[in-house]
Amino acid sequence: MKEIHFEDVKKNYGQTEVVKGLNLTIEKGERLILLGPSGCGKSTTLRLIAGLEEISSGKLIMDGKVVNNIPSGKRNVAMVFQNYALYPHMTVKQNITYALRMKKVPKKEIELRLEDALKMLQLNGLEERLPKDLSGGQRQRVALARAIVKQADYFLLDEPLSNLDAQLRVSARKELVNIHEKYKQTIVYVTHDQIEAMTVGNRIALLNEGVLQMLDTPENVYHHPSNIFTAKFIGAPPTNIFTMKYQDGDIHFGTQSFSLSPEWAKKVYEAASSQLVFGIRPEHIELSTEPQALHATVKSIENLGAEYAVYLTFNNEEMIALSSHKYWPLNQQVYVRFKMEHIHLFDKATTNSIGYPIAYKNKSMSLN
Ligand SMILES: Nc1ncnc2c1ncn2[C@@H]1O[C@H](COP(=O)(O)OP(=O)(O)OP(=O)(O)O)[C@@H](O)[C@H]1O
Repeated sequence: MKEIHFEDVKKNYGQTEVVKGLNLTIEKGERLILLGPSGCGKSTTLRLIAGLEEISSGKLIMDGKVVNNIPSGKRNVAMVFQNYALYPHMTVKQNITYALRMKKVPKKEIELRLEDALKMLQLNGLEERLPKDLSGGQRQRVALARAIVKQADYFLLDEPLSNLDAQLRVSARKELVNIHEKYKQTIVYVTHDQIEAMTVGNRIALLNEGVLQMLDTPENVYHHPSNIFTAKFIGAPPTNIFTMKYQDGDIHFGTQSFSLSPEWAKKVYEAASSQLVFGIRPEHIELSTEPQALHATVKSIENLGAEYAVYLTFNNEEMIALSSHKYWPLNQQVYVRFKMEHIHLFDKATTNSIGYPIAYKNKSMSLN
């Protein structure tokens, strides 16, 4: 159980800076998710921790020691990659215990760790099989077991479940969390899958173009996005973002407007020197045929299984709302109500949130 601390860490490949001054503390024993779009620098950040890439500037501190120049083999990390390579000529048992045998761990200790890992990952009975005789999911679990038996302080996972089908992913996620509850290593887990991030992470570090956008619990990242990027990246369908104007307690979208609650009006008044942007999640929009202050035109409807995504135009911008039914008249006007406690307002220039006057506050979320 050890802490990892990035202090203004930068990583360049030639002229390109892919990690841009990262300041991040990964607490001991937590499951920290590195999340973000393709190419944002997640894997590079993980590889810096593993010691597989050199840091260009800044400090990486692990367990209180600067490790910039410490080789990978001396960092006590275990890694699982997306393309985990099992040794094809070794059995499951040999694959799992290989590193321990190389390290001359006593035989009895190896047996104990093996037994534990086999049980935890439900690999009992497969010990003597070769990788070619396993399913993709079983191979993935062997790769996890191989990392687990090392009992390293840091467990680094790079898209470890991306080769699994949807069902196996769900059970593998649960297994992983269970394993962690037992061993409590510090886990750093790279994914671009937000469901995985939400279900596995104690906290999420959201990156974009090498810059940390938000670091917080899955709940706060979802409900209280720190900026427009976070609001749009997290959640599917994504948060609706609209241009707006604020005047005398009212929010105007073109010719349409609605009144703010006194708390919001005060907050917005304080921020009104800047231009603001309005954000609302699809599930926080109520559609109705009963007249309301705001209206939109239905463009199309998509069946998502449990509910329907209704695509609309609102003040010449696209809006997506979620609805329990599909009986909305195409190309016609419907009325719209925003659930006030769920609206987000952002400063247009900085793209940062202007805060959450109504919803709950959390100490790790500062009001920008
Ligand atoms: N060895 C390298 N040499 C040059 N550029 C690299 C190297 N490794 C990564 N990059 C670049 O650095 C950027 C970040 O890559 P990285 O693999 O960290 O992104 P990622 O967020 O993990 O993406 P993905 O989800 O697609 O794996 C990308 O633009 C990538 O092309």
